[in-house]
Amino acid sequence: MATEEIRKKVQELRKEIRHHSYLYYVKDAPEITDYEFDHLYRQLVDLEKEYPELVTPDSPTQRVGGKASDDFGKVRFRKPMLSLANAFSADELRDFDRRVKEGLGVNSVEYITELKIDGLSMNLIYENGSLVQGLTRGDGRVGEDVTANVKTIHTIPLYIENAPPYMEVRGEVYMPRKSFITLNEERDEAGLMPFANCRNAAAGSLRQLDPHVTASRNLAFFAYALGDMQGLEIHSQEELLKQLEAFHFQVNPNYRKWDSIEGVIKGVNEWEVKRHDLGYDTDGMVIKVNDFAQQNQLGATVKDPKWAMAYKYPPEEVETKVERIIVT
Ligand SMILES: NC(=O)c1c(N)nc(OC2CCCC2)nc1O[C@@H]1CCC[C@@H]1O
Repeated sequence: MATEEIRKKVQELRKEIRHHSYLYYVKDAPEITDYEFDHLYRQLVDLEKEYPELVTPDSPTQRVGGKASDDFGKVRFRKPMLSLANAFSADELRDFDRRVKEGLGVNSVEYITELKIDGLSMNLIYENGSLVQGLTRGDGRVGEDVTANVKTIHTIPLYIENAPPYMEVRGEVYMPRKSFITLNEERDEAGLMPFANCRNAAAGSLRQLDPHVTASRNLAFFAYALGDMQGLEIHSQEELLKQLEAFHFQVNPNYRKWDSIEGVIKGVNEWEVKRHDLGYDTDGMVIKVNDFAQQNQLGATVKDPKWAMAYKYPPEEVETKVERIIVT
């Protein structure tokens, strides 16, 4: 039977392992060597083996613990996951800006832009800080339970300190380009079809029936929204992103506030080129009214918010090696 002292030691080890995992995976700035980390981890594994009654689902040792499932249960969200209306030109963004100002009865609005990550959106349910469910977006109202696979993603915390009693964290699961290239090389060598793009590779990796396969795919997660929540007072998208960072989620750092749509358009044009230097795929920019009171005033249609738009970049010209057959 574990003594109080053993329980305390296990809690301390978990806290330390969470801290160093965060520094390594989310901040890419480890403070200890892999050897020192492995030593901490080994101590926790040994204590949990000796005292199995101490094991909890949110222990760092439980990332790749799930059994293979033969299908994914369906779960209805407390709050729907909206999608985004698309804009394909600067003028369409100006039209959006006009509608927003009209709807609010103002002549200036603060926007925030975020890169549009090209992955698949997820709904993560946290109760008292512990991750209890990881759900795909599905049709926006009912998603699939892929919790065992989500737990293998190191940039998704299994336990969050100082979390509210209930919180739904929403964001994008994506596959870094480096991992995508390596995966396709491995598939090619194994005589398997390659994945067409990072997004398909991420979706295929997340919907694996065996979590051990998902764990080998090096998936990652950018958080960008909250669904239903209790005990959190947040007033703007910028504040929300900072709160998600404080909870140790990976938040894409390339967000920026603008006090006019002309500024937004400048940002959109800059990133059309700069985004190719990133280590992950994007397919546009998301433009949001920053203030939450204004978002609520504008509301949403049955599927899209009236306070946000996705500006889509034209798809890359994929050089297709096609012989030009000249018909004479
Ligand atoms: N893909 C993204 O990077 C992204 C983002 N940065 N921010 C949001 O905000 C949500 C919140 C309310 C409406 C859209 N959504 C995103 O992706 C959505 C998920 C589903 C459809 C879009 O891809």
